[in-house]
Amino acid sequence: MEASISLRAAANTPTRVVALQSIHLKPRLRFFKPTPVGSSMAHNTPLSIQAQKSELKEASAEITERDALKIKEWEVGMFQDEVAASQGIKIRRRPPTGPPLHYVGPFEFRIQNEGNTPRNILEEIVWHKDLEVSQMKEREPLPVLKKALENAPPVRDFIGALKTANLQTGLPGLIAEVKKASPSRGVLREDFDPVEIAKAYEKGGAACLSVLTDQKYFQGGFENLEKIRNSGVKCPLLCKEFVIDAWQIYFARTKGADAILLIAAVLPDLDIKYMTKICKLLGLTPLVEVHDEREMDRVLGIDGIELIGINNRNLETFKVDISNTKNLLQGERGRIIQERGIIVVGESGLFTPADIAYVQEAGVKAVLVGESIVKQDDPTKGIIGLFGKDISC
Ligand SMILES: O=C(O)c1ccccc1NCC(=O)[C@H](O)[C@H](O)COP(=O)(O)O
Repeated sequence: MEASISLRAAANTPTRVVALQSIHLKPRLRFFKPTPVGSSMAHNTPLSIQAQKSELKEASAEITERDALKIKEWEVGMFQDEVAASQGIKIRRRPPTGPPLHYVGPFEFRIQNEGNTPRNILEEIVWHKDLEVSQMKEREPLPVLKKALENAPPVRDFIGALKTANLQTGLPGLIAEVKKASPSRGVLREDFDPVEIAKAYEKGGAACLSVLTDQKYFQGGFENLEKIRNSGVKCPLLCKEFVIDAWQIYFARTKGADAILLIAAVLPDLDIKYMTKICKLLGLTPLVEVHDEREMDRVLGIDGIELIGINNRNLETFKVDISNTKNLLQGERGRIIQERGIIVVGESGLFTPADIAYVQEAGVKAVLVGESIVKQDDPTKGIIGLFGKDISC
């Protein structure tokens, strides 16, 4: 039995508690064993009272210990968020168990507030990913993955493929995205055969492919990555994931990825540094994605970054604006990028030859394109339409 009530909080609501709160009440009955009719309890004998007392004591010890753990986890989650917030990261990590439960009489309740409710789609994806990854890790712990790496297919040179395409065509190297659906656009292609699409992209001159592996929000999957890798397609593969745990990098490599996405809006600097090292250890290329000046400056502050993606889609609001690529490559940032030989990828919202020319003019050597080509009946022709010419050599 679960009851739900709403109440209006005091005007000076503390942080993490919103004005309108929803409180879930659950009777705490599971701590009490039902007393059989006609048992000693029914007669209230001293023995039964004693037994009942000790049962209560046990139950309250259990509550205290369990609550202490939850409060601790909650605090650790808040601490992580504070570190992230100090770097301008607005996406918070999922509180491990949500806020602690409160007990009132025989009820327990959890206050639903902005602390335990995702604020936008990216945060929702990341919170869901947290649960998903912890379940996947239980099924395949890191030592098992490390063993599986021995049978992983060899890594291909992701950046090399982009540079070669750029030199051969004089146009940005294409990372063509194998994507069935997205939160902003819904289903993009009903008849979705990942291998068929990958082959059509390769035929059309794509240098690399990006494969969505998230199931819940993009209807993708690691099986798509694996199938494409085993199909004979030679383009290096980017695992398009929401990485929050280094375990996912190992997992992606076992499924045949050559590169993996790291999103600066989600990962604090230390995580990016650490994950970049893991990628290099495994031979994978990290594509570090930024959305704004602050994220770009953070990433440029990290040694050894070779591939940066500028996403023109704000992942919190879905707004797409390709001038974002130009803005982030202007002035000192553009100069540093050129000096270090960093390859920049223009991502999202590219539909026409004019869009490609615009981001190329801004300084990108590669583009990541999904919607405009995946929606075409023939994705090979979609690539010709996107570039205004045949880019297959
Ligand atoms: O596309 C979304 O709705 C989305 C929502 C939340 C996080 C990420 C999202 N998209 C990932 C991408 O950025 C694109 O798949 C990729 O850049 C290609 O974009 P497009 O060419 O516009 O399909």
